[in-house]
Amino acid sequence: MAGTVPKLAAPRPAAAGPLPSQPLRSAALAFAPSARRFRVSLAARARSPVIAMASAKEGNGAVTKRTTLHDLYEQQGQSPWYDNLCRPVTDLLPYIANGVRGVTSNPTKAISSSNAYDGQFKELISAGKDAESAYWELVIKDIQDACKLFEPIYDETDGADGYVSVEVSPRLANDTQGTVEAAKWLHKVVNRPNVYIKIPATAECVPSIKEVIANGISVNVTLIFSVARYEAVIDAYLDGLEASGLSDLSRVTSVASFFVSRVDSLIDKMLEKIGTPEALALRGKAAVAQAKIANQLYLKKFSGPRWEALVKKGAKKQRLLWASTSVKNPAYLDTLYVDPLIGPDTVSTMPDQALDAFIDHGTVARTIDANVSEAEGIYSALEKLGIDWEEVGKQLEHEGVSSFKGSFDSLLTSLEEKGNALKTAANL
Ligand SMILES: O=C(CO)[C@@H](O)[C@H](O)[C@H](O)[C@H](O)COP(=O)(O)O
Repeated sequence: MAGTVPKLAAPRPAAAGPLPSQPLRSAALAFAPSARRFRVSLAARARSPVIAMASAKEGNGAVTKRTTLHDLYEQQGQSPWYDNLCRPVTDLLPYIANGVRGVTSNPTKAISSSNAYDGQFKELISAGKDAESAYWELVIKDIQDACKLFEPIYDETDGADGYVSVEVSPRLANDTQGTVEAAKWLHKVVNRPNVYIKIPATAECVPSIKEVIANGISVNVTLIFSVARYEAVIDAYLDGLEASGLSDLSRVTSVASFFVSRVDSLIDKMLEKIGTPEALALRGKAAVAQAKIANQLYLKKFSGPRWEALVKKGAKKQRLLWASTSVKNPAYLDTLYVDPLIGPDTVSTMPDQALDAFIDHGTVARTIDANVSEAEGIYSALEKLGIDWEEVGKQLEHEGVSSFKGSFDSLLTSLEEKGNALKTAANL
């Protein structure tokens, strides 16, 4: 479907002064997720329209409201996912009713910003668990509960959609075999058909992806920042499918999570340092340009004799999943990382900010393969200015891994302290 093709990445000019106010929120948004989800207190959350809708049970437990998210999937074949999972997991029901078809989780963020885990944590500590085992039990419960909510979508689509992803310990991001073992363990304990085990696309974990896929486990490959690494990820998926020995490959699926906004955040800084008018004019354009080029690679790799041989055994394409879709620069359009990346067989995982903006004023039109030569022009113009895409990828990967590890470590430290305090209080 052609539709109106918006111009590639259209940041508001930096010199434009104060931001124009956002368009008035439509009636649909009254039912959309709250953008302040992590900050609101439980009492305030109970008053939010989206949570209220969850308790106004009808049929499957939520009032169905047609939104652009339904159009995104039905008209363009892109699956909108929600980039947030926290308790109570039933809060996902109105999101599902609004057209969300899967979820990516960041458990350290969820657990550290909510007291909804305290009760189960206390029980686990009283039962003699250490902080890390208790952490995994909290996570596994959320993932299993969410998998149940998305199971109807998984079944309806014959295993193509309706996934919930959960990451292996970020401490293993540079440990090939440790990641394989952790993925197998997590897959076994979650024990749901629609779980994605999230593995980072570090150089050390690319071989883990192959092995985990070969073991018949579905994977969300995360933290992809460059086209070169993305190609290695696709190869690992294809190698894994070929090595699996399964006669039916239809239930071993994968998504490749290509991070978007962080690319602009870093490259914009580099362009500002260069400071020429040509460099400044390219701000806010790198991430979408690279993502469009990644999609071209996807089209190339998932065609031809090698791929066709796998299709005969039921293999499904490893879909591109756009992650890090919320804008970080308030001068940019708030749908900058969603509108221009719409196309068939892709996933866009959105936190509340991006989801709210897209429901309110997103444009549902096929854009992923529009203006590809413009994207290629931007990509090489950046190279000519001295931007080394592989180096950018490496730096972002390093920062991404460190930040995930950092929040995991600090959560575990605080859970250990909490656990010790509980044990002391209970004389354990
Ligand atoms: O699971 C995934 C992607 O695989 C997502 O939850 C992913 O971690 C998130 O989109 C990003 O961490 C969010 O990135 P950012 O908005 O903080 O830059």
